[in-house]
Amino acid sequence: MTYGSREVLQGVDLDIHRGEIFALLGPNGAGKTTTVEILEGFRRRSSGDVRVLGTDPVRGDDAWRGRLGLVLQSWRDHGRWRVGELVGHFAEYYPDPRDPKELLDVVGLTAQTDQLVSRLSGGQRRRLDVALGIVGRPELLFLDEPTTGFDPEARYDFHVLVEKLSADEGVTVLLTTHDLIEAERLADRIAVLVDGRIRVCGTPAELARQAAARAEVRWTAQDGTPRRERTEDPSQLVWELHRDTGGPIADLEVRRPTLEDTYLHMVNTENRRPGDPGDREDSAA
Ligand SMILES: Nc1ncnc2c1ncn2[C@@H]1O[C@H](COP(=O)(O)OP(=O)(O)OP(=O)(O)O)[C@@H](O)[C@H]1O
Repeated sequence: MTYGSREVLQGVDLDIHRGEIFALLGPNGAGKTTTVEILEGFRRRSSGDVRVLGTDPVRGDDAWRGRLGLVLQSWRDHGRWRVGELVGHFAEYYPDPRDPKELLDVVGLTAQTDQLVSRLSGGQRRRLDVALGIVGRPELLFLDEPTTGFDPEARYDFHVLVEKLSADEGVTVLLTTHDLIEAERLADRIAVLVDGRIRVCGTPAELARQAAARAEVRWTAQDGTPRRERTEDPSQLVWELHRDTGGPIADLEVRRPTLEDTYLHMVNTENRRPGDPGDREDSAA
């Protein structure tokens, strides 16, 4: 994809399997929204091949569009509608919609059914976006930063809902998010896009292995000093500590690399230029 002479996507190559929850991560400006908009048929790619549910999005007709669900980042302006009316109205566009009343219950907006959309809180609007995205029973659901503005309980409810859509209805989900805990919790596979290129793609565990992020072992030494060490083989270190102390290791904690560690490692490696802080450690190694 090029904007003018600027290439913002450079050979993005991925397959997303049916029924899979797939997360696309990457820093601001990496090209996530551009990628998703090409897949949704909102943006015409400069070159390359794309198939979404077997169809080139550029040629997608209404029937194809009806099989997609979109929960977009920017919220549409329907402020003068009442919540229940709006969901009922959207339901009419689809051949086999969900029951609007049940749907409002699922997203936790039953109490707001008769409220004007303009009076909803930010998190409630986002819930409404989600309801509008799934009212048509989509086969493929695009979630663009879906939980921005959700309180922890709403976020938890939303995760349960997405897992249920995937497990019970076989819905394929493409999620873009900056929330790494969300990605780790929901995604079967994750791709990290940096500067328009897929830097890595795999299960969260595969990503951790590829990034060679190391586990951190913490303990309190026999003289009472808190200690921490990063290692690729924590069991070996723990074994040695146990052998050396001849008994239990005080305050032992082994912290596996999280997706956040992995992600930051990838993004920083990709973005680092000669002379940046942090380079010294690498070149000395
Ligand atoms: N219509 C446009 N015209 C020119 N450049 C654009 C246009 N839309 C996006 N870009 C540029 O393309 C690059 C990718 O943008 P994109 O919105 O896809 O990133 P993103 O990964 O979704 O970012 P964010 O996490 O901030 O939402 C950015 O450098 C952006 O400035």
